[in-house]
Amino acid sequence: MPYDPADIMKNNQMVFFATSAGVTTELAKPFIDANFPVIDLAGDYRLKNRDVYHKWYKKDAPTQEYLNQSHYGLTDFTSSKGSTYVANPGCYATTTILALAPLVQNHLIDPSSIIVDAKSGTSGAGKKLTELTHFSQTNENLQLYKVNQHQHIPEIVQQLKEWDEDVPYIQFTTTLLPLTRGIMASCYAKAKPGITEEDVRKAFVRTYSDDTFVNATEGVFPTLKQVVGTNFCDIGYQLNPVTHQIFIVSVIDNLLKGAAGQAIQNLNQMFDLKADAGLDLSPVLP
Ligand SMILES: NC(=O)C1=CN([C@@H]2O[C@H](COP(=O)(O)OP(=O)(O)OC[C@H]3O[C@@H](n4cnc5c(N)ncnc54)[C@H](OP(=O)(O)O)[C@@H]3O)[C@@H](O)[C@H]2O)C=CC1
Ligand SMILES: CC(=O)N[C@@H](CCC(=O)OP(=O)(O)O)C(=O)O
Repeated sequence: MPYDPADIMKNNQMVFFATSAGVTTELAKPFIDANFPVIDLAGDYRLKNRDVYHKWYKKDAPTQEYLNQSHYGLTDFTSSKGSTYVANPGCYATTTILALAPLVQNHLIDPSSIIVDAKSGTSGAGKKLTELTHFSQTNENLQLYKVNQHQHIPEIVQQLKEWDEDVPYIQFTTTLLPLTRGIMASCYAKAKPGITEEDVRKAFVRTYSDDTFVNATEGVFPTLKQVVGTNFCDIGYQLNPVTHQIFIVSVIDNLLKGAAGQAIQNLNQMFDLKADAGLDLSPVLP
């Protein structure tokens, strides 16, 4: 069947795009022009600054007029109700932002001290075979990639700056795990002088106690398997009284909370459905 946006809009209530980066910069236009509900899993409409998109994605961004109409659908902090074009957050960005949000929002850390060591399974790289994801290269191996060049760095900084303008940048590295699914982000940040364990605990409890999909626990560090196959983000955190560093680790399934699951959350918000409709999933353990 030929691709026809008018026909798609006539016969459906909304559209998901899960296309490679750069595709919706063009393909989304008729839907945006018609104010038709779209949830876009790609990065094209996540960054509000066109130059920043060009720098990190090496592609031309959508025009500012179109970018201004997109809503960054970070479901734990915003609602897509009333939006028509939703830019679904990136997988590493979701994992990292959820780990750091309580600390940044409550100004508990030195904003220039953030270091993130994130790791992903190979399904994050999509279905095309590459040298990096070739079985004999990935199996029983650990490989750093896109060091200081990952396209989710500006997405994370853009969101953290919304909460604290003083966050200048982050140190962010990505490692490929010899696994199919899952992201673990190990995050480190220096606590501001005088910040106590109680301050950190209160911030996480306040932020996530009513959240359907985020579980944050002090001193208990999650494993990947406990979230793979689900839409949950599990977080463990601890203030080290010796170094005064706060360590936060967060885990998600990159294809669910990091992509399709969060997209369904955005759909549920858009259409006023139950928060966990279609997302009642359990991990397979052990
Ligand atoms: N995998 C992950 O963990 C995450 C992925 N995302 C984003 O979600 C999207 C999908 O990811 P993923 O499934 O891994 O990517 P894949 O590379 O596996 O799939 C991309 C799909 O887009 C299709 N496509 C590419 N160009 C066009 C075009 N011009 N017109 C129509 N279809 C097109 C491809 O079709 P064909 O089969 O014909 O090549 C393919 O089916 C991407 O934007 C990705 O960045 C976001 C968060 C996490
Ligand atoms: C293992 C692997 O390659 N993961 C991908 C994940 C990002 C992604 O899927 O793309 P978006 O930018 O649209 O979120 C990467 O690091 O680029």
